[in-house]
Amino acid sequence: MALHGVRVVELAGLAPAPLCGMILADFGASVVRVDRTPHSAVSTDVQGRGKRSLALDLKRPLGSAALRRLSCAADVLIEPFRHGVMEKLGLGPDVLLQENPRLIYARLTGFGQTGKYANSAGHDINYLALSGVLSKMGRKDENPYAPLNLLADFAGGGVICALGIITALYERTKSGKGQIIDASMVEGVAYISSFLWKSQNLGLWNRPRGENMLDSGAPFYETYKTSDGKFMAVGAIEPQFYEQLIKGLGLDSDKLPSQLSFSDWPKMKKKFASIFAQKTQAEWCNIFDGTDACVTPVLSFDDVASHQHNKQRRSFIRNDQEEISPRPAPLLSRTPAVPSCKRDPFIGEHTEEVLLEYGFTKQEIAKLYSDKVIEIRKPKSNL
Ligand SMILES: C[C@H](CCC[C@@H](C)[C@H]1CC[C@H]2[C@@H]3[C@H](O)C[C@@H]4C[C@H](O)CC[C@]4(C)[C@H]3C[C@H](O)[C@]12C)C(=O)SCCNC(=O)CCNC(=O)[C@H](O)C(C)(C)COP(=O)(O)OP(=O)(O)OC[C@H]1O[C@@H](n2cnc3c(N)ncnc32)[C@H](O)[C@@H]1OP(=O)(O)O
Repeated sequence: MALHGVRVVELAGLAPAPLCGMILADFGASVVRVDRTPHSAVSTDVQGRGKRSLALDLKRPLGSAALRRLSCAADVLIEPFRHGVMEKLGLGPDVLLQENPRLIYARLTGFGQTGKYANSAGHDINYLALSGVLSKMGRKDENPYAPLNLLADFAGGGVICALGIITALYERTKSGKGQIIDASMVEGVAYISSFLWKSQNLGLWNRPRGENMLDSGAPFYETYKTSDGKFMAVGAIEPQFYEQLIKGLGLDSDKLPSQLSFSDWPKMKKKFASIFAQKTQAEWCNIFDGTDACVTPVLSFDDVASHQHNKQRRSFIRNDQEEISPRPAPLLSRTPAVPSCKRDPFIGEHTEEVLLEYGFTKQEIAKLYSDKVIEIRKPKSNL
């Protein structure tokens, strides 16, 4: 796999950093998640695929010293705390990079390492709000609406941080040097919204929220309910595709207003909605599948893996516990990701194994254990 041989130490966090670590693990990196001790019964990391867990108390001097040793032998450290936490633990980048100048020290936060909000708590919705992107989302005459916690936490956070890490790893092959990555989710989500900024002069966003082409204003970029309570998604933007939509709906474009007549959009939406409500989702799929009308079913999590297209591409995978999840993307032709089929690690399951691998002696491990700096948890105790 592409990242085989890359050693990552990920300090356990809530949602974005775990995705970043999972991406690296899926593509072959050896990822050790450092969990807190004393731990809660269940990890809050639901994206632990392919990782190993080491339970270590960083607030104890021996614990932070152990992390320093791990960092010395690691390529990447991912830390998910607000600014200042690592410095308080004596584990700031100045310390760790001095000990290991090749280390890539990735700091994944909401607000970044500097600025007025650097020390403040926050979550996806706050970062999305501060990036400006949230102001663009939502239906007409309604409050801004955050699309789950996908944009800041994951797209602008976990994925952008992974991009930073891969870029820094590549650069290190030339310079031999590590560096610090200041991955702010506010900036990450702003960056991925560059299209919104760069397309402003096209007139795409001139109208109030919820009345533009791509923000639920247009009848041809919308979801519609079907007679069986499911939904179809319509994205027929280009005129030639719009024409196929109109045909599939059984309408005659000569008798309709032009596609871009904004004032007619509310009326056209109602018309489309009443037509979509007359057939089931499967019936609409029969009509639109194989056309260029840009009409697809809105699949539920229950249906998605068994949809013919997704099955053909094996887009979803099943682990040893029969849990279904998305296959890592993108597909690399020679060195694709090979996600682990095993269950996620229990907290402290690999403490001993990891410490041995990173050069700790059995005696040192025994001392850390008796001093309650580490926890060792055998899988059978969790079954
Ligand atoms: C919208 C999302 C959030 C979704 C989260 C949900 C997925 C989860 C939220 C609640 C979870 C459930 C809940 O926990 C109950 C169950 C528990 C069970 O175990 C599992 C099932 C649960 C149902 C569980 C299920 C799910 O996990 C939940 C539903 C987001 O937006 S996430 C993005 C958040 N933002 C960031 O990540 C940006 C950077 N980070 C921060 O700004 C802060 O970390 C944050 C998030 C504001 C939290 O602040 P906090 O004060 O708590 O932490 P920090 O200031 O960062 O300091 C960390 C302290 O911890 C110490 N520490 C860390 N590691 C260790 C260690 N190994 N040993 C010892 N100590 C450690 C560290 O020193 C800091 O200590 P101090 O405070 O003293 O400095």
